[in-house]
Amino acid sequence: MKAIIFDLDGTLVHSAPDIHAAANVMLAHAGRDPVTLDQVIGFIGNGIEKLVERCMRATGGVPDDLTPHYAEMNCAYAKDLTTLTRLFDGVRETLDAIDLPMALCTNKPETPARDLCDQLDLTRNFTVITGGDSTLAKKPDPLPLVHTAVALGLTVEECLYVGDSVTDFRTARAAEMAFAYFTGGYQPTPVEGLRSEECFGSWRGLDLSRFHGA
Ligand SMILES: O=C(O)COP(=O)(O)O
Ligand SMILES: [Mg+2]
Repeated sequence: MKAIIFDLDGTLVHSAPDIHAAANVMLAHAGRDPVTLDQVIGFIGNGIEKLVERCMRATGGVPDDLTPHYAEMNCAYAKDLTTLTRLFDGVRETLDAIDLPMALCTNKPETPARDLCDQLDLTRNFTVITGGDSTLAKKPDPLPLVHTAVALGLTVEECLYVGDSVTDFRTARAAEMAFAYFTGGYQPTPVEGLRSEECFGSWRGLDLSRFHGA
């Protein structure tokens, strides 16, 4: 293994409370009722546009033009990226102990992903940051993950992907990259096809090298 690539939301950071707050600002502007934190947790993982669409569907229906609601969401979220967002327990120590190049591959747009990393002192850990709008496709398309490996100067076989969702699992499989699955993230339903040796439930004292070739 020559590098480790991480998902962001639900994997390294518990970011749902700030996403929830921004979603409810967006919904209030649209004259909709608020959604709960648990609902929002179920809406995260396929990019901000999907999250806005899912919020609308849950509160009365999806309007024909979602563009103003995307803008409202992006604007509200940009103001409070890390007010309530925290690293999961043990993430800081685990990242700081890794002596390999590391990268991010998230479906969050690149600008808020970079700003969040700056604010939580994560940027220094990553050589490459790939967001949901950095390439022509989002996860579960393998393109952003393959792009991240190439940007590191590596092949997919040389990297491990660490994520928390069925989307991340499908992305890793489609890219033919080794995968480690954090069970403490935002995936609400079991992931079919995942092997038990690919799973971990805590970041404390974690040795990620055991997942490459697991
Ligand atoms: O859906 C998003 O915006 C981001 O989710 P991810 O960091 O888990 O890819
Ligand atoms: Mg995630």
